Amino acid sequence: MRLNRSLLLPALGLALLFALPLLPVPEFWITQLNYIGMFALVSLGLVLLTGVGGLTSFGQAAFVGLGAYSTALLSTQFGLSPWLGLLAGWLLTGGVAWLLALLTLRMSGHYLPLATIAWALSLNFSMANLEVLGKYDGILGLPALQLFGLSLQDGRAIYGLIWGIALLAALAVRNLLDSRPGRAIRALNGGVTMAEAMGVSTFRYKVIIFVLAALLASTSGWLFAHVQRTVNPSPFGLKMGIEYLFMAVVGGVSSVWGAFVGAGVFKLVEDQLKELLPALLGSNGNFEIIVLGIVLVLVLQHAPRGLWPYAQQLLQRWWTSPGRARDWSNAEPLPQRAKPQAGEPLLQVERLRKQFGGLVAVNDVSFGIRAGEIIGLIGPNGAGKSTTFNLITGVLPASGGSVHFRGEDVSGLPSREIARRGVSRTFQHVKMMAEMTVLENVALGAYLRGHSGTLRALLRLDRAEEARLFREAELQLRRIGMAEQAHELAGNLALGPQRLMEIARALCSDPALLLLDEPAAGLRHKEKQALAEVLRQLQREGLSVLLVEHDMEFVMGLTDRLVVMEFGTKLIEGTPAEVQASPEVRAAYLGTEH
Ligand SMILES: Nc1ncnc2c1ncn2[C@@H]1O[C@H](COP(=O)(O)OP(=O)(O)OP(=O)(O)O)[C@@H](O)[C@H]1O
Repeated sequence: MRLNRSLLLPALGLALLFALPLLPVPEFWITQLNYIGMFALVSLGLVLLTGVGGLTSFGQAAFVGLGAYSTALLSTQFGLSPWLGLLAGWLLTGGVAWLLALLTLRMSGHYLPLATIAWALSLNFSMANLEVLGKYDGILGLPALQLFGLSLQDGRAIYGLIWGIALLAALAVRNLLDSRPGRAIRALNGGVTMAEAMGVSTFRYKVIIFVLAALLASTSGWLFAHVQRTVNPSPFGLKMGIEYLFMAVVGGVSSVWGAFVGAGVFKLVEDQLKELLPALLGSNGNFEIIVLGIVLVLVLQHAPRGLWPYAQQLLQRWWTSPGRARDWSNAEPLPQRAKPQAGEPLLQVERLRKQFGGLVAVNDVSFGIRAGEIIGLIGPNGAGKSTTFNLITGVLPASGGSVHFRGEDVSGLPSREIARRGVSRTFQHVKMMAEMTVLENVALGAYLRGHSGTLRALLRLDRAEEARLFREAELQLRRIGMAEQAHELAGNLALGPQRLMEIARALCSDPALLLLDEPAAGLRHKEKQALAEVLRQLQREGLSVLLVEHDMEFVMGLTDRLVVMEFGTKLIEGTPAEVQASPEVRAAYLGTEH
């Protein structure tokens, strides 16, 4: 059997990690590693929640406390098995997190972190004041964990369980991030508009990652309680909540292994400082907090993405990731939606209106699209074209009027529901996940054509469907002439190719109507010609296109009909020749351009 050389080093590291308690390693280091494993579990939740999902929480220590107190109460007062305590901790923490998520995750900006501080304080306050939880003294005399008849009563004995759980959790989070729901979660960070337009319920995923992060914290609390064999409120306060965030940020808040690096650095530096600083300064006090603060500032200055990504960058000289294996060539094609018959009414916009305060950005605009048409929406800057796009796709609520798609009134529907019905779009300002490959970005477009949920992704049971989604993504990239760039990071592309990537992503959803907002902006002449040819080919295949574009040569040569807007109002509608001949349009728009 050929040994995969890239796996050799991690396999050796893993073997050493699990062999440590059997070697003559001092007890102190085993204890340190136990804490690092438990801290890393919490920090891992923050990677998912804060680093990937963009939601900042100062309240994770309170969830650690819920896990710890659940098992402490059940195992001491009721004599139940700590394993039932783990389940009870998950139920309680999951339930509390779910409720808190419903209450707070619709908040944006600074409100969410502030809300996490509020619940951290109140949960901790409850722990410290409930009689049944022993108030500030806590609960003493927890039993040791039992596993396969073994009593895990000291640091060496419980070490394997802590690290087994921490590494399995890391693997599960990695699996999740590399999946259909994972792409949806990774899309949260760039704002919700794009993800929603791809059919993702962003609120649902925010709740999911919030609950998952809380469950990881609860598991850490369960381990912590049975390592300490006693619980009291102090390790679950706001200070610790901030320190968990510190670990995630220092290690690399968007990388799974960063959670371990951050937990390691924090624990080791903090312990050394606790010894060193009082000796140096000649008095006792929590001086380590000041130094840790300085460490954080220095790391953020020199390695803003954290230590693990920084180390990866340095190591790139010797070792580069082989990239995603192309394992989808034999995958089944995805099913396609029934396309409308050519000439069938597809989109009907009726007296559509949008007011921003006193400004009427779209003023009772009406037009229709038939299946198989390419329609251009043109007009000078500020005419209301992008706003019209946003109203049709449900990104903005209309102030009046209606939009019918394939005979159904879709006015007022959220954009993900409109996407589900077969409308896909690109954005005037490209919206993408810069840290992900072009292929992964495009695969997000096929979100609605897959079904695998979070649990299947965590357990890696979604591979067959993933292969189908990636096959589709590659197909659409090839169609748009970008197959060569599939494995590049999207953020490294020039603006033109980024726009093309957005078109491939929109095509991945198998739309009946494609809305393109300035698709030719930033493209070179040859690229524009190639794009026009791709759009004509799509039209021949039965797709309809509505595009906003400033490049008149591109628009005139491509579209069947044009709708011209000025100051929010529809000026005229007609064939490119009619529009070019119109004196009104010349006066309002083309006259200044040509
Ligand atoms: N969210 C908003 N709040 C307030 N005013 C807005 C908002 N979005 C757009 N507007 C205003 O509505 C008008 C129409 O803007 P819109 O972006 O739709 O025009 P456009 O035709 O797409 O222009 P461009 O070609 O420059 O992109 C502009 O006056 C703009 O300033």
